[in-house]
Amino acid sequence: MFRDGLMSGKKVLVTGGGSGLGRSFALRQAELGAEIVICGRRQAVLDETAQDLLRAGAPSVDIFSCDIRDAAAIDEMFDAIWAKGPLTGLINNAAGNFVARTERLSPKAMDAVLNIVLHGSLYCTTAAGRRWIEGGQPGTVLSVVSSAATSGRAFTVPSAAAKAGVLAMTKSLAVEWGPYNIRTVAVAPGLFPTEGAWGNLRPDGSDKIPQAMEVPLRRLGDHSEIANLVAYLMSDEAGYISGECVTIDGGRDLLGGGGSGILGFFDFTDAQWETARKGKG
Ligand SMILES: CCCCCCC/C=C/C(=O)SCCNC(=O)CCNC(=O)[C@H](O)C(C)(C)COP(=O)(O)OP(=O)(O)OC[C@H]1O[C@@H](n2cnc3c(N)ncnc32)[C@H](O)[C@@H]1OP(=O)(O)O
Ligand SMILES: NC(=O)C1=CN([C@@H]2O[C@H](COP(=O)(O)OP(=O)(O)OC[C@H]3O[C@@H](n4cnc5c(N)ncnc54)[C@H](OP(=O)(O)O)[C@@H]3O)[C@@H](O)[C@H]2O)C=CC1
Repeated sequence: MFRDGLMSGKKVLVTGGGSGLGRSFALRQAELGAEIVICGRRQAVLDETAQDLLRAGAPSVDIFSCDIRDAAAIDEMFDAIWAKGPLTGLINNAAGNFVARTERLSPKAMDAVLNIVLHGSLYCTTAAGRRWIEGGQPGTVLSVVSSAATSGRAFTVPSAAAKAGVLAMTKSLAVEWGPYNIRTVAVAPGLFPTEGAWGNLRPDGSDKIPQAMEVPLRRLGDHSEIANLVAYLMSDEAGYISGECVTIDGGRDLLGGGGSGILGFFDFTDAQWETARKGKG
């Protein structure tokens, strides 16, 4: 689909790049010649993915065990990255999310999601932007949001609120940092199977409608489809796109804000919510 070496000369940090969609984004850009940096909390996951990235063709791979809720840890990571050479791109991919009745969320539960998605993305984005501006270098920030950022989403309210904030950040910085040749873009995925999303958002008993039936194209997304979109947006071929969010969901959002996926929760019993909370769903 792309010319060989499309991403040669690029160096991209993917937060949460050790697993799930982030791993697929990193692998595709490695195949296209980018140097890759990934971070996450689980060292073993990062180690394993680093080997896959080298096998895929990345000229270099660096891994950082870093919790993006910790601004000081992020700054340390960015200093260490820059010591070897500046990034050209950042992908804000790491996220946390779970289904719960909003009125029952504790402050800690709200913060668990907001601190990863909203604060973590803002910390990483400013850590990169500050360094690009000081160094007079261009850069690209791509944030992974969801249709909840514009449509909202019942039973995952902290995530919807955080993603809306990240989308607002994307649009705001496209203007503020445009003169520095820094592009900010976003993608809004529909249903792409991953351990994290399926484990946290699809407890037993919640699927009233088979997942693929929630999508006008009648199938789930394939990781290669979104990885190619992300590679394009991170490449110079997308050099005039900024402040835009591309939805990639087989038309699902147009059915009504992803509403079908949450129908099962209206009838959830206390016992089912408890099972979901304990991660047994
Ligand atoms: C399949 C449909 C797709 C639709 C797409 C929708 C768009 C968004 C998608 C995604 O973001 S998918 C990615 C999902 N992946 C993850 O969530 C992986 C990372 N997640 C985590 O690390 C945890 O799940 C976490 C809870 C977000 C954070 O973990 P941490 O270890 O920091 O927190 P805990 O100490 O476990 O809990 C903190 C706090 O939160 C309460 N809590 C946790 N889970 C639940 C729950 N299911 N229901 C209610 N409350 C929950 C927990 O009890 C703690 O609060 P207190 O009890 O201490 O007050
Ligand atoms: N899959 C889907 O269908 C959809 C996904 N999305 C979005 O796509 C992105 C990827 O989702 P997906 O791959 O499914 O999610 P996963 O849960 O599978 O992966 C999340 C990744 O983020 C990392 N992560 C989580 N918390 C932190 C943290 N505090 N610090 C550093 N890294 C962290 C995890 O690693 P570790 O646990 O080791 O820290 C993991 O590698 C997210 O932004 C999500 O909101 C949006 C809509 C739909």
